[in-house]
Amino acid sequence: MSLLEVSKLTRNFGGLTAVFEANLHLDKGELIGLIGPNGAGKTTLFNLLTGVYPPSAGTITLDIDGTTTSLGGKAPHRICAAGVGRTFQNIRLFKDLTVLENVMIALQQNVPYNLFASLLHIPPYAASERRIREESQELLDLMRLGGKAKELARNLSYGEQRHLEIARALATHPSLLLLDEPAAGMNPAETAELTGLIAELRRDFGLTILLIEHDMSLVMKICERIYVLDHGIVIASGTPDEVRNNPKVIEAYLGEEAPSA
Ligand SMILES: Nc1ncnc2c1ncn2[C@@H]1O[C@H](COP(=O)(O)OP(=O)(O)OP(=O)(O)O)[C@@H](O)[C@H]1O
Repeated sequence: MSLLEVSKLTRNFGGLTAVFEANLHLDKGELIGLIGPNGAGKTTLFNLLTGVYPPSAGTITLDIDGTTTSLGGKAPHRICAAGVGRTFQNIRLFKDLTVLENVMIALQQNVPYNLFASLLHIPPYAASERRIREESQELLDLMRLGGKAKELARNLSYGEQRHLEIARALATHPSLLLLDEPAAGMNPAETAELTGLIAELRRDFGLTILLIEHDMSLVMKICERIYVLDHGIVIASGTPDEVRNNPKVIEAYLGEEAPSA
């Protein structure tokens, strides 16, 4: 069975169908792109996968090493605990906390928390806080933010804030990582660095990654397969070459940036 199996997934908002009978699957370790013109339903699909909205119809099944979970309609924290981490199109950080604290908070959500132990600073709490601090620093090092741990998140550049978002998502120990426009607002050099980093994360953590991205150079370079959404419908899927030469995809993108990079 695939790590993620989405079948006939549909979401209506009043009279508008944002996603209609979408089928997709991700095998363990794959790096898959989700593209489509503005308003195609990409973020809605992520929101369905992560419990922000319940599906109107269809199923979402996660299989991690033989443990199968039906995700459709579950609360976001339960989906996160099941192994799905994500970043957001609009960066969501605690801007007035430090970079390190931002990651520590995400990590803390995974650690059994004992209020009395924490207030009294008794050893088990101190040890767990030390572990959290160390792992947070490691995640920052990985995301090339090691030297910025003590900065306030608001003082990071836009590109650095996107790296911090990924560090926070990794702190939830996901098996499946959903990245919503990770390169948005980045310059070409930053995008190239991020492209390498995403490939590295997948390799080093054995992660399965689904990414939404408008930057075709990134998508075409690192994704093994790509799904194309248009008006809520999966109109094509395949390798980057198959997708970029698909007439339906070319037509969907007429008037937009063509997926040619
Ligand atoms: N909460 C909501 N209520 C009503 N309509 C919504 C809601 N969320 C999304 N939509 C609509 O669903 C459609 C798909 O939107 P969505 O944001 O998923 O597209 P997208 O492919 O992510 O677009 P973009 O590339 O511009 O971010 C749009 O018509 C949008 O207006």
